[in-house]
Amino acid sequence: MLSNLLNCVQDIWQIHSTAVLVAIFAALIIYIFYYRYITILQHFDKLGIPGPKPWPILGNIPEIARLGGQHLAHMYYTKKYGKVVGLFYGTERLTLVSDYEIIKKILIKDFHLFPNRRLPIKFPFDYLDKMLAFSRDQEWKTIRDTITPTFSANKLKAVLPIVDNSSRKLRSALISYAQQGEIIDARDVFGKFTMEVILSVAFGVQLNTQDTTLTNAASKMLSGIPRRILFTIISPYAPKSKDFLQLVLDGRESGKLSDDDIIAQSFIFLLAGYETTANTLSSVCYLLAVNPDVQERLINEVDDAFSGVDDDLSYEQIFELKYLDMVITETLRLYPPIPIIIREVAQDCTIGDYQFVAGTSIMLSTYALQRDSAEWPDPEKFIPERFTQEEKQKRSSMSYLPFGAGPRICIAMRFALMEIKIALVTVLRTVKFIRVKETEVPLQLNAGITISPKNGIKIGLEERSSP
Ligand code: HEM
Repeated sequence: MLSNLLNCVQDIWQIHSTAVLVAIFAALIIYIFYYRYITILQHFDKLGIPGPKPWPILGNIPEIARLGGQHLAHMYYTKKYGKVVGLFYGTERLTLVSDYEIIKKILIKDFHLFPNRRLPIKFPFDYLDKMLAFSRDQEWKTIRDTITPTFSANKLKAVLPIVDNSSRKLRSALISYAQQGEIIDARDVFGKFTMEVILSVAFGVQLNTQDTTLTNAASKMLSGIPRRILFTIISPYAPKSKDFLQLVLDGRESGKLSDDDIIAQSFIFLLAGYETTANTLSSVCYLLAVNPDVQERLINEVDDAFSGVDDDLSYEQIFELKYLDMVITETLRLYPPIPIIIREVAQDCTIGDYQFVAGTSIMLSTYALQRDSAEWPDPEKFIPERFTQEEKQKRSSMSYLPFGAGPRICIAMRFALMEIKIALVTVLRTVKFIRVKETEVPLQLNAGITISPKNGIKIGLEERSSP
């Protein structure tokens, strides 16, 4: 019986061997496709987590694009499906969470279950995986512990004059634009400023803010400079100056960081330090231009602060300016430069009523959280008074996360705030931002990993008569 069967298979094989091979191959492909792209689509149904119906391979991407980008899609999905929503970005499974208790557990209390960000793409150079933002587990901890002292209050005070120097150049440029009656693209002007600051603070490289050629050259550094060249560029500067890079290089001497680690941190400082801060500064100026009463009050605070001071404000005096802080905080609520926070689930776990599966991601939509009308009445309105001490205490700290929270919070938060505050204080002593007919109201946004104005930010300038 068995030998008959074997004979039969042998006959078929001799006659139709190619056809059989093709059939087996096709069955395998269909099985892999089905397993990889179709069964995965039931992931959230199995966990009882609601969400929009995904397409194979594309997931919810077509609908997210149709809704106007992920920032708007997240608001829509949260409203429609609730505080825990299952989404597919292609084949990536992401749970969108906006429940404050669960968020607190993910970011802070149960950090050990969610210690990493999941990298959606593979970087072209392996050493870039070592960037603080994308490094993982113990490697991340070693780098973070080594770099953290770089951003202490004392180190920030030491680099304050560098930021101050660039702010003065920025002010001169703005005065000349005002005198010529030029409409500026704020994103462009502040982009040059923050590029200059990060290059001089992080690497000791001296540039001139408004020198487009040099700034473009520096921008090119961001787009894939080979590792040896970058290291050759930064090394000669670092040992001479007490800039951020020197502190990172100290980590190499103590054996904690390798050359690859150091190059990777140089990249992340540039990537994270340039666009986020430039976008925040241009958003503040836009909001001041379209809210002249707020601008007037802020200018009064700045003038008062300078009235009893001979030269510049100290680090402490800058951080004491309360209304300035409220204006920036409210700007970051409306326009958080990084609109999403991502964490990878390290092991299967249950938080509250929800199960999270290892290898999938959790996504917190800062943009949607910070425009939730249940927490923020009139969420589209720019109201700095939401951030008086008294008002802040009424809200959950998880409702406002422009810098993230917990052990992976933005490492440079105080540096970024210092830079933004110094630039604004310096500039507002001599110019005002004005809404002109080219100013887009409301502002259209592009939202990917960062949020930026779709069509730039066009505003006018007016020289102040008596600073
Ligand atoms: C207004 C300006 C900035 C904003 C709004 C911002 C926001 C953020 C956010 C939301 C995160 C993720 C936090 C989390 O996952 O919990 C982050 C991480 C990070 N930021 Fe910033 N950032 C700003 C400026 C900067 C600057 C100037 C630098 C560097 C000089 C920087 C370096 C980093 C790094 C290295 C990380 C990764 C930290 C880690 O994984 O341990 N950021 N930032």
